[in-house]
Amino acid sequence: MALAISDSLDGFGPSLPLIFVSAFLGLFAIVILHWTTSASIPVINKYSGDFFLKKAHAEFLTNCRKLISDGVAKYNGPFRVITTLGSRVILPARFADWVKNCKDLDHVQLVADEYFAHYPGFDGNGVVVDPSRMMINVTKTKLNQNWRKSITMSISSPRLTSTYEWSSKDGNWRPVPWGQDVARYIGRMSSAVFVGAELARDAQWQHLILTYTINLFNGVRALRTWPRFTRMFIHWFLPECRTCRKQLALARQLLQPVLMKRREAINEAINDGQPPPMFDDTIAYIEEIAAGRPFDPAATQLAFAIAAMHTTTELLKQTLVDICLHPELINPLRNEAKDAIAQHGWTTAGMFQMQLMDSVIKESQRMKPGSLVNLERKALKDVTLPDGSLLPKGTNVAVDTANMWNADIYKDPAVYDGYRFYNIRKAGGSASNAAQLVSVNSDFIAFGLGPSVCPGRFMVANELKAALATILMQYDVRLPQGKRPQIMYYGFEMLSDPTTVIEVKRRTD
Ligand code: HEM
Repeated sequence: MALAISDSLDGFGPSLPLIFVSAFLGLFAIVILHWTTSASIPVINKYSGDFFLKKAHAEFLTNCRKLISDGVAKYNGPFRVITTLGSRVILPARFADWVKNCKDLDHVQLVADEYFAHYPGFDGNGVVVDPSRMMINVTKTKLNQNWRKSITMSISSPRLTSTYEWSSKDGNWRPVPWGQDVARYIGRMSSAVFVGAELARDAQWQHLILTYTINLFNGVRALRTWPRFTRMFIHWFLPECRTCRKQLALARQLLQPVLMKRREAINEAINDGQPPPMFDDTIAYIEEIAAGRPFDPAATQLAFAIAAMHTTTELLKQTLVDICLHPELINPLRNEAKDAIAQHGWTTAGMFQMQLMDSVIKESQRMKPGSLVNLERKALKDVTLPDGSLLPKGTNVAVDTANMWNADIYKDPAVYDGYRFYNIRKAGGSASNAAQLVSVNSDFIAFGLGPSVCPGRFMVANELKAALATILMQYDVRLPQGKRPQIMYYGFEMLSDPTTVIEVKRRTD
């Protein structure tokens, strides 16, 4: 296990000279950013007189979809967007396959450098980029093989999900704050798979894993405003970075008793000559995959939180909203789920049989992927793009996701069609496999592409089908009269409406 990170500097507050030095260096950073973004690749959100990038940032945060479509139309090649996390070169969607195969564009290096994976408190990112790839291997192998037991447990034990909070046996519709509730739903369901039932029920653990990603991004943003050479000491003082360190310490504190209890149970069984108890969650899986190599269980759990919580929450949130917006889907989905469970139970075969559900989730993801750009990569050396333009070493790039709304690829792309991928699958032929939720290709890059493609997507498919099947079999669902949740844009992010309320009524059949 890695050494505990010292938080001993956390008591120091910033002094007056430090504030002056900070202000000067901050200004210096802005000027440098302004210079560096003036390099040969054109910038789409550069405005005369905008020395402090105020307008550039405001446009990025509030108007990014248009910035990207303007950039693609204007340059038909790479262009830069100034973001609140530095500048990013956007590549047109047609380069997706090329990026996938380019060994000099690297995802891990981008996460390591740009998301400060090696800074104390940012250890969750450190685990994702660790060359041992232990967490990635656990996701690829153990999680995808053993999802069933853990998810079944979370479904059959209603205290782990939030559905018990919805239960109203009086036969009336009641409003549920879905925009907020869904994070707790996924938090509990995923935690059952990650850390087991005991911690999954712990309110402090839930709060920790649902807030760490936000705090980590706040930390990254705060640190980015400082020049590179100051970051290695300034991070000790920034409140946002301190919060991340405190959360890592809390994760260790909460995990420790669980680890001790397991160790004792194993030792007891061995002493009694009994087979040691087996645990079906990532705490146990990572130990098995590590096979004696050192690892940090708390940081590993934070890595799962970063990769899994916000992403899965967003997809489930939007899919149920889309189902409510298209109520004609509800009965077919419910019947499909009932048949699948009746025939196969909560098994891989049962989940596979939910092909309309698969299609509906994929359609929701097509229309609202998590991000306007994907395939974030760093150039490990100077790279020449297929159109001849040069990406200098160290450039951070991302690919426009616009193929997912491209009329040449998807008929009537602005129309939600829950049967879109179902029909392609049923038609058979070469397109059939690509129509599955877990399939990725250059026309559908919401889970990435190439060596860093999301290894958690198989778990996502099963988890979301299990969650939606449970909800639809237990409840009637609808949106309140006249309400239509709106997709929100925040920088590159596409977010499902956090204020969404749905109405639910307990079914009696
Ligand atoms: C809807 C939910 C999810 C979405 C949309 C999503 C999306 C992504 C994307 C876009 C990437 C980067 C791929 C690339 O750049 O080529 C990624 C990587 C990753 N995801 Fe997911 N993800 C989701 C859920 C999960 C879950 C549940 C887990 C784990 C249990 C997970 C684990 C990972 C890991 C470990 C990586 C890094 C892979 C590598 O660097 O090799 N993800 N994900």
